[in-house]
Amino acid sequence: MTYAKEKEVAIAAATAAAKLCEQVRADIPQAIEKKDKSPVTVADFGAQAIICQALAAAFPDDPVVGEEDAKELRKPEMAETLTKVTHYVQALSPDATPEDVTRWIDHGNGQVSSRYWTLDPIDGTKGFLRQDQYAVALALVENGEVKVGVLACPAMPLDGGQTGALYVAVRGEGATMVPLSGGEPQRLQVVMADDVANFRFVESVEAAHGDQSKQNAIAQAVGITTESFRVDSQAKYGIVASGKAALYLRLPSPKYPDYRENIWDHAAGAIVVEEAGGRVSDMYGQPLNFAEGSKMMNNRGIVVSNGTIHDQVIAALAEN
Ligand SMILES: Nc1ncnc2c1ncn2[C@@H]1O[C@H](COP(=O)(O)O)[C@@H](O)[C@H]1OP(=O)(O)O
Ligand SMILES: [Mg+2]
Repeated sequence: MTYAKEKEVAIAAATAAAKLCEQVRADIPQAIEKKDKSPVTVADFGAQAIICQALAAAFPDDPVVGEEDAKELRKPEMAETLTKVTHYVQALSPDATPEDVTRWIDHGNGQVSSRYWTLDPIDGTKGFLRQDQYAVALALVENGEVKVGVLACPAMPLDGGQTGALYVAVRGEGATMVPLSGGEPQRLQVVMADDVANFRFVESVEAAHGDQSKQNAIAQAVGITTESFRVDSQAKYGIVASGKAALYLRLPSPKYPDYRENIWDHAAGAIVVEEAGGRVSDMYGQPLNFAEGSKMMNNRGIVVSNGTIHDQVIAALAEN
């Protein structure tokens, strides 16, 4: 299985969604508060609509497990927001109606099964609103294993001065980065153990999404003495896959000890790092479980590394 069509459709859909997000961002979006108090914008809805439309057309039998749903958007008081979402979707799909948009968004409310897609239309909405890093993250999972992952990071600075990266991985075929503006795919390779200058670590900007003091202690314990890069979203996986950091730590926040990670926050990033030669596990060294449901109930914390230091990190975590 080469997943050629899956890869092509995922790249096109994520690229289109990233374009929509950048358009919304240029217009300075307002945050809308979700029931769980986390922010969402018209771009989150628009990107999920565009991607689900493409997936439904190409793979009508595949469920999509996405972050957003259209329940709130269908309420009469949200009519203005739905009009705005439709306006941005129409820039890419001119015949789209508000009914199409809500139907496409809800196509993303599928269930985990033996083959499914998982989508975070905007991972790092807080970064998106801050004009900082964010990612459009899409992955195909079969029998619990991520097979294809596409991560669009429109704000990622590239060597040479351009901005915007598309990270792509297919299981067994390696990972590449293509500038979002187009160009030749470049093969990704995690940092080598002797590349001291790039032996840094990345963590969330949002202190509440992790345990920054423990993350720093563990990084130091494995010999990373420089301060962390703080970056929003799965862009952190792209940075590790590109060899610009050796470690991404996401340890449970003491404030939210019962938090469980969502599959769409890790599936695309994880395959990109693994196919670039790195390793991904939870804080106990267990593989991430993409087979049970949208929340990874049996995993705690996330450790992403270049591979060479992975066992050392897990050992340091067991001791601390
Ligand atoms: N307590 C928490 N611990 C870890 N991740 C969290 C927590 N609360 C929210 N998140 C998730 O962190 C992600 C952003 O990650 P980052 O900090 O790396 O940019 C969001 O998808 C968000 O999920 P949600 O969108 O469901 O609130
Ligand atoms: Mg997210």
